Amino acid sequence: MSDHIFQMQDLYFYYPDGTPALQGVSCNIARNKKIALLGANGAGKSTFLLHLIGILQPARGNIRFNGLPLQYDRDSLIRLRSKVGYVFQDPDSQLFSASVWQEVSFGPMNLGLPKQIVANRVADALQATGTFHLKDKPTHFLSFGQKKLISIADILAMQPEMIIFDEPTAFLDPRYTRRILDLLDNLNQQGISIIMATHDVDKAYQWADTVFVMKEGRLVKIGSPAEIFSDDDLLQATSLEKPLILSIFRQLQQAGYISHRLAPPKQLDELIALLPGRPAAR
Ligand SMILES: Nc1ncnc2c1ncn2[C@@H]1O[C@H](COP(=O)(O)OP(=O)(O)OP(=O)(O)O)[C@@H](O)[C@H]1O
Repeated sequence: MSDHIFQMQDLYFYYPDGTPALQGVSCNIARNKKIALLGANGAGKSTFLLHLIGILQPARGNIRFNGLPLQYDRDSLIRLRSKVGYVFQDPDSQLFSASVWQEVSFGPMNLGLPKQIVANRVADALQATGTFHLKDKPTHFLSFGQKKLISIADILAMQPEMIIFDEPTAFLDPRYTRRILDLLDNLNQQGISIIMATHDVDKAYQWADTVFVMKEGRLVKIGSPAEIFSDDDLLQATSLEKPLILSIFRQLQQAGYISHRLAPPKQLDELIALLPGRPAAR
């Protein structure tokens, strides 16, 4: 099997009104990564992600999934979408069945799996998302956060290799945000590759192991969070803020409270642990 789940070469895409939304995007997506896709509004993030599940087809360039060129006939797309799930920003655009159990059963049932296997998959997906107790609820009675979890359970029941998230924590309170990010970590530890489009640089810095940055339809840089967020020229050119922890860390370094030799922390408690009782030598 290819080391890369996706390989993309020189993708161009134009919307029907002529908007050039992808302009020569090339990249590989390695297996089992946690990727944050950043970029200002209109940079092309959703357009890029929709190419991964074949909802959009490039005008030029090619996409390989597990080493093979993407095919756009119905059967190939069904196979692709059973392996690559897409969690939309608004769960209401994804959930349509009457009850939670029916909703999560829909995908595996459509794969033609035996009833008992479907039931096992649904139960596992609901357990994994901590939503088993909601199984008999009508989906329209759920809260936004619960709907989000069910839309992830929907995808998990398909046993995907990769999950794509468009702004997974948008409109969630801090408790649900933590819950979703912990869930994404768990899924990644089980071998599922994850890519999320986000505007939240703090979450991207803390959560991702790889960051993709887009600007005006181009993928302008791929790197570790430390590489991306220490590139001030890139941040300015792409209208991205520096993560708060990193800004405070740099200011404390400049003020002489933290040695310039120390690596930047990811979390607040790591930052606090770096602080000496008195200013460190510069
Ligand atoms: N259906 C469409 N028809 C015409 N132009 C579109 C359409 N959808 C998106 N675009 C344009 O394509 C470009 C890329 O849009 P896209 O939604 O991919 O950006 P994005 O980075 O996901 O933005 P956001 O962060 O605001 O969601 C933008 O200029 C946008 O106006």
